[in-house]
Amino acid sequence: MWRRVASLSPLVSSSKSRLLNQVQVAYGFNAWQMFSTQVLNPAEGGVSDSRRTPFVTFVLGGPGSGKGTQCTRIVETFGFTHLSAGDLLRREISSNSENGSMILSTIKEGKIVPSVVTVQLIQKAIETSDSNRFLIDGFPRTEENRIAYERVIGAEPDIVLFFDCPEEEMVKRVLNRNQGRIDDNIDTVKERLKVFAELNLPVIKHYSKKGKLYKIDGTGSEDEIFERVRPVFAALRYPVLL
Ligand SMILES: Nc1ncnc2c1ncn2[C@@H]1O[C@H](COP(=O)(O)OP(=O)(O)OP(=O)(O)O)[C@@H](O)[C@H]1O
Ligand SMILES: O=c1ccn([C@@H]2O[C@H](COP(=O)(O)O)[C@@H](O)[C@H]2O)c(=O)[nH]1
Ligand SMILES: [Mg+2]
Repeated sequence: MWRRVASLSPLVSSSKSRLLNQVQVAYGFNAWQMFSTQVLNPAEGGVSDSRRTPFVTFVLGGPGSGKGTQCTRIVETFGFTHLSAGDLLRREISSNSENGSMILSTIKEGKIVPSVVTVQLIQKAIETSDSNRFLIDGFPRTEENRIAYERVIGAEPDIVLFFDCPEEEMVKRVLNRNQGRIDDNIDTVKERLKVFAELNLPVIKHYSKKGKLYKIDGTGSEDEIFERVRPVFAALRYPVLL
């Protein structure tokens, strides 16, 4: 965990790194909590207040429910950074990484890639970004994903969006998507719907119980759906980048 903290900010000098390492070991602070302490003093070259704990939104919904489409709109209007877990995994396939072939076959089958792989990709994307507000699209897919993320990142998401869409509509959208995705075929979509119902709905229920869930009607035009999303973000208070 410490090595990841060190990679969070190149501004942290090696002596500070050692100090932070000792704090981490002594008190078991997680990466983001560290930024909320006075250990990193902006006046001394540490990170500024604006880079404290990032504001994280999980964006969930079945295949073709419109997660990616609405994330693009949220980015345009509210300046979030969009991290699609599926895109991060597809990038691993294209870059011929060591996990590439395992990820490819998992996606082809509509199954879920092991948490250790996905959480690491998300963590790296957060840590190497200058942003402090993220939309994490299509993750966590399972309770195991959720627990792994919360343990590694050391924080829960601030809010969770759930695009609720009838299966029939989702299938129609996926089969019309035409972006050359290997999982956009009827057999894989059926499996993805099954996996969504069995493994992803429990995650959605979990955040609903915690009062973090915003359930959005995912039917209608893209504009109509965005008008349901807009008030969620318009009412939020989140850190503003300097
Ligand atoms: N409201 C809408 N009405 C009709 N088509 C839509 C709507 N929103 C998105 N689409 C289209 O449906 C397809 C799926 O949308 P999108 O990629 O945003 O879904 P997704 O939830 O990210 O799916 P996946 O989980 O498979 O990545 C795309 O081709 C998109 O252009
Ligand atoms: O956290 C994740 C996210 C995605 N996957 C796999 O990728 C495909 C496609 O994901 P999209 O979000 O629809 O782009 C998904 O069906 C899974 O096979 C994953 O394993 N874990
Ligand atoms: Mg998507």
